[in-house]
Amino acid sequence: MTEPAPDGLGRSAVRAAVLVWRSAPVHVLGYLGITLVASVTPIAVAWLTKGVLDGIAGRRTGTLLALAVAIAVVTTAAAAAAHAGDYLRAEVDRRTALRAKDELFAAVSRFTGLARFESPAFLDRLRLAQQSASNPGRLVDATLSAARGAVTAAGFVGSLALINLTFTVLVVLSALPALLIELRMSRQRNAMLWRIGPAERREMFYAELMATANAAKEIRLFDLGAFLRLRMLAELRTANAARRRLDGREFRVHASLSGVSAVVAGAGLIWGILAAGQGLLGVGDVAMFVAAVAGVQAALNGTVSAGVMAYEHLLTFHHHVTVVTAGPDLPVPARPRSLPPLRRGIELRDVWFRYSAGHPWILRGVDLLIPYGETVALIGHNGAGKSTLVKLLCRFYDPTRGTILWDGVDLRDVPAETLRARIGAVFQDFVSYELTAADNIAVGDLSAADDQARIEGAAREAGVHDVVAAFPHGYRTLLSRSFSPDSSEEEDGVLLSGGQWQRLALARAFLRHDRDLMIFDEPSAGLDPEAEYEAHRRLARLRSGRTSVVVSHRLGTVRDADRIVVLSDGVVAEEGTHAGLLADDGTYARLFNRQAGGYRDEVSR
Ligand SMILES: Nc1ncnc2c1ncn2[C@@H]1O[C@H](COP(=O)(O)OP(=O)(O)OP(=O)(O)O)[C@@H](O)[C@H]1O
Repeated sequence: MTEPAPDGLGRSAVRAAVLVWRSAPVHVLGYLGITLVASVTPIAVAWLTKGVLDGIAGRRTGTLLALAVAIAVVTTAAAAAAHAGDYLRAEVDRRTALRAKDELFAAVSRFTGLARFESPAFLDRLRLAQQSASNPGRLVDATLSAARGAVTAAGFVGSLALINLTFTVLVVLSALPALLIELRMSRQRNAMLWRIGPAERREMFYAELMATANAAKEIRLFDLGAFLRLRMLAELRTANAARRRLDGREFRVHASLSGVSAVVAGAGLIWGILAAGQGLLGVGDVAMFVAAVAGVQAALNGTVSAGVMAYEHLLTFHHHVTVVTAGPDLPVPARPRSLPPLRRGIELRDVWFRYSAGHPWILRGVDLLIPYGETVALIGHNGAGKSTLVKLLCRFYDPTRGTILWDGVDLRDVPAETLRARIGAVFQDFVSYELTAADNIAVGDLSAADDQARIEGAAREAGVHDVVAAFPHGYRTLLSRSFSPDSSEEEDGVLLSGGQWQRLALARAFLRHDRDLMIFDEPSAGLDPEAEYEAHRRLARLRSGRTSVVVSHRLGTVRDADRIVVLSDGVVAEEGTHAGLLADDGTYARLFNRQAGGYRDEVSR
């Protein structure tokens, strides 16, 4: 994987500045003021100290007291300002991170397809983007620190120049290579972070696997703890090795640069002492000279480090900007068509599909009609492409070739959200949200979130109401043992069985029962025989007169579909009614008889 070219860094810097300003304008202004004060304080203290020393040498005790008081006031004010600055900086960070996260996840939610979430490079970038949420605030902080360092450095350079111009030039020039070297190392660090991204994500994957309840059973029974831990450590070692190499290089460079600074400062001190010996400089001048050399070096070093830090934050924030400004993942129709309620049907015309150019073809020219008001059952072997076809109907991907028409309208010409508003679905891999029971149903249609009657109605239809009602807090019960309930009065959350979760997923579909197209991908997997019979009866009632697609390996539950379609080798291999396909004695008949035979054998024993 190559380092992303940092094109458009300027654009990212402007975006970061705007983000910070919009998030916390008052705090930024306050921090700016404090930074200005902090930048001139060291110079003021150096001049006041010189005055004190000159006063002592000249025995001007009158002004000495005033100067001492001034030093005390300035240093006290500087200390107070530093604490206020810390508070303001933290608040800017918090507010900016909030806005950045909002911006990032709003952008992620706008991706209508699934392909980006299956791209390792995109996931690496997304992880870095998430990590950089606080970076705009830190970027401003580092930029201000650099500016503060620059102002302080300028003040000391001016003071030093009054004493020795040649030496001033030497001190300034000695800081320049440091700037260039640090910038180069900063780019190297960013490239290294990008390179170790996959290893860090894998490390997180192993760590999460070992710490979640879902995998706990298998990990313990199969004794996978050491295996996963060693894999996690191997990934961590890979990432550490890359970090260590760079840290070592930085250590050597920094040590060399410090050596150069020490030599320059030492030479300055020797010159100052010799000049004082010859009467060219007074005691105050020597003190000022020493303070100015140290001040210029410290301020220039600080400026360089802060500038480099700002650059690093910018490079990482660039991932955020790349994600939030990414174009749509699925082509947006130039002239979007509206999608009227379905009246004739959905037609797949010569649909070919593969997940990417590097993947095999899954569908190889599917022609299929899903007529309005009918139930079409999709069956076929594992991996035949049934769920893939369902995903194409929802436009999570576009067909690689061919078209899908909704009453003659190409799905590519319709905004994805318009299409999805017309679809209800239970997916094979439905999500078990660690939310309350009510929320778990309401996610099917958020307009029902505050409508207890609708939620209960859907739960009753799905045959899960009695289970939920018996929980200690009914529909408010948290369906998770990983989180504590929000209210301390509530007891711990509960866990559902696989079949109970399946029923909750069905309840989501019942909330959307009025949609034009209903999709059920293995809707009764995990249900006990009675629940399956019940669910089947209710779904048949829900489907009656509606357009629906049912995917199931339980052929008994799809025998009354208006059409049964057998997918095989990427095409529609058989199509017809249950009776017709049995009479044809093809794949469907073979699969059905084999499944039915299993039951008959048991009965006849
Ligand atoms: N996101 C994906 N990226 C790459 N390949 C995928 C992806 N999803 C599925 N596949 C592949 O596509 C093929 C069809 O998978 P699909 O889930 O559509 O089959 P299915 O007929 O629903 O199978 P099952 O009966 O086992 O549920 C499989 O070979 C699978 O490996």
